[in-house]
Amino acid sequence: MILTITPNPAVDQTVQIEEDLEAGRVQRSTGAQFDSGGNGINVSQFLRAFDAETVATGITGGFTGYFIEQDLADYDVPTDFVGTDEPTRLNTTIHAAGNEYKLNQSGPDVDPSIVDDIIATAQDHDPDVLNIGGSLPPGLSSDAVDRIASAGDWETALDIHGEQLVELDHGAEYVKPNEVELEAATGVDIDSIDDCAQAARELQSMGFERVLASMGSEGAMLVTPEETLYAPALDVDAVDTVGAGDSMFAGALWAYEQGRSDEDALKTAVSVSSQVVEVHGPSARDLDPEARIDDVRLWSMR
Ligand SMILES: O=P(O)(O)OC[C@@]1(O)O[C@H](CO)[C@@H](O)[C@@H]1O
Repeated sequence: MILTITPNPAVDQTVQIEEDLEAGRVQRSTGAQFDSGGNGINVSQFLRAFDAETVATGITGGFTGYFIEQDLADYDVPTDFVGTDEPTRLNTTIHAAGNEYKLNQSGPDVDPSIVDDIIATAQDHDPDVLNIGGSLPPGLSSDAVDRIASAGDWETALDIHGEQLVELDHGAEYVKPNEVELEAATGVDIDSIDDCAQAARELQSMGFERVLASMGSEGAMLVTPEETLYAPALDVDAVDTVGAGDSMFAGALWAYEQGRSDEDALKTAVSVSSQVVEVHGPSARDLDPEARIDDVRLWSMR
């Protein structure tokens, strides 16, 4: 079972307007939706869409926290959140005249002692793989991630910010940086697929067994203990990229937990994300992890 921990969940608000954003006047939307979000929560939602076993935990509070719990129940995602007094944050994505704007709140202040409750929750569920995803709310530091990762006999899969990845004492079996996070973690400027491979290998040498780098419209790369694999993105009509990286990680972890090969894990990751970018918001109910697996091409890089 894969347990996800989202220290700083969000209600994701997605708004569409037909014209570009302008300061100083009221503009009206042509479409809007709310989804439960935050990286770990998204991973759990995708895993449930694949029919895999998962539990979503993390820190929630207030009306927005209540929305997340109700919404996940609707998606049949088992949850076991630790409560806090302040409301969970609201993150906004605006699609305006072909541009995507994203505003993420920092999140509520939390007391570092809440980490004890998160650890107790994780230990209760005793997962095979423990995934920690997303930003940390004010009050928590990378020390919280180290404490949680080392509190049980599980494999750890991390999708946290690059600056925090390099501060960790505890390594991990899997990490999923995007290119910005890879640059922040390694200091390598990424302008090409080769740069990405160099940065991902540098990150791996800091104590991570497998590095899955999401590269947006360029696809994804997986550095394993044996090799570096690259898969270009599939050619689809992308309407919204929110949650695309999380769906990649969900696909890779789904394959990894079943003991499938690294090639399969990367193909599944790309297959799933190509389906998720075709819909608005981070949620997708009808997902087949293997639907497009035969369309994904793989290269082994030196
Ligand atoms: O502010 P963070 O924690 O870095 O990112 C949070 C977030 O942007 O990431 C998810 C998509 O990956 C969204 O569901 C959510 O709003």
